[in-house]
Amino acid sequence: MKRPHVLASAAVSIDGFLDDASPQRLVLSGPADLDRVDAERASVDAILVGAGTVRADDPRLLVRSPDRRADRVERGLGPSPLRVVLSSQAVDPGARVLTEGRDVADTVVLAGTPHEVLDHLAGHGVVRLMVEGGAGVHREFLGAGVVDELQLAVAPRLVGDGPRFTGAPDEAHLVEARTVGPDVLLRYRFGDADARWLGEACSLAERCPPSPSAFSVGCVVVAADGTVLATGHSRRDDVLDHAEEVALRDVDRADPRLPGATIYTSLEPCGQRASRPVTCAQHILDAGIGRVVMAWREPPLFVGTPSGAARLEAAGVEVVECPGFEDLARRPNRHR
Ligand SMILES: NC(=O)C1=CN([C@@H]2O[C@H](COP(=O)(O)OP(=O)(O)OC[C@H]3O[C@@H](n4cnc5c(N)ncnc54)[C@H](OP(=O)(O)O)[C@@H]3O)[C@@H](O)[C@H]2O)C=CC1
Ligand SMILES: Nc1c(N[C@@H]2O[C@H](COP(=O)(O)O)[C@@H](O)[C@H]2O)[nH]c(=O)[nH]c1=O
Repeated sequence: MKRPHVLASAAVSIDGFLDDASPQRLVLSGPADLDRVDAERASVDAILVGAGTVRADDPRLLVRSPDRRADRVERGLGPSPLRVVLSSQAVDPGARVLTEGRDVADTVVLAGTPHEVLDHLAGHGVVRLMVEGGAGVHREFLGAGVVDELQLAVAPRLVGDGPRFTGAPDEAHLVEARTVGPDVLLRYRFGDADARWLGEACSLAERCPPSPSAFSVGCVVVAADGTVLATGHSRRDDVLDHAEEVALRDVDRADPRLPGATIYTSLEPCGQRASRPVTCAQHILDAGIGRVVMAWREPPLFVGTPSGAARLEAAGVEVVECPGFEDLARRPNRHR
């Protein structure tokens, strides 16, 4: 069984603190970033914090938005993800994570190394895990090399003293930087390039509006130098859209980087389709892309013998299958 995909999330001050030294809880994120974090919470199976955070902040760790809760239910999930507290001792029975929101999410208290905890959670169906901290847990999970994605919101504050955001000396690769209100969101991924971009494609698949009659797929087109040329997900602009189709709609077919580019996709590109005349395999061939990396070979659900990969290989395209990502790619499709 594959360990869960781990998304570590934290808000830090400009000087790298997670909190100040006062006993009051410090909220560093502005309202827009808190809402972004709420959307991330809604996209996972479990949210994990250490007991230090429960003692300091007394969080509820729930999805706040009623619309996001309803959307999760429509996808066949609970209204809010499982809550996980790491502790070697009993957690205060009055803590809000144990007393509030029990109608929308369960809470478990676990102890063990990060690998043991992740194995345990995988055994209970957790595919995407969000680690929200605090300082000790981030250090431990980053140190164990089990973090796939790090989302760091840098707030325009200087704090001066308090718990710091620290990790292990590993190379983080920036995948996105943007402002969110007054904060700056920095998204990093770890691992080799194929793992990073396939993880990104699987995260994009989570954005697809659910459909009982079509797959939810995400994809990223990346140039040889690591530049993202386009991204896409199923039903992005229209109910019939496939992920590769919408991504390739956004690229300039004369772009000289296309032959050296790789398209990362959570599902094998289609080789037959009923909804539109041109298949995704054909779109990839027309764009002249030389390499396809996919997470999940298409199961024979909507077409008898899926043939996209074979078609691409026959035309000389390198096709790489990364089976370690299959659970992640299947996750947005498990409502079916
Ligand atoms: N800005 C932000 O985004 C965030 C900031 N924070 C801040 O971080 C601070 C809390 O950080 P910190 O004090 O380091 O606490 P943590 O939340 O990192 O929790 C550490 C505790 O978790 C338990 N623990 C950790 N790993 C394990 C394990 N493998 N097995 C069993 N138990 C484990 C231990 O608790 P025990 O002693 O019970 O065994 C340990 O003392 C607070 O100030 C909080 O406000 C927190 C989250 C987000
Ligand atoms: N302070 C801080 C965060 N703190 C995280 O949010 C938790 C509280 O969430 P809730 O249960 O909804 O009240 C808290 O314990 C910690 O895990 N998160 C952020 O994105 N930005 C912030 O500035």
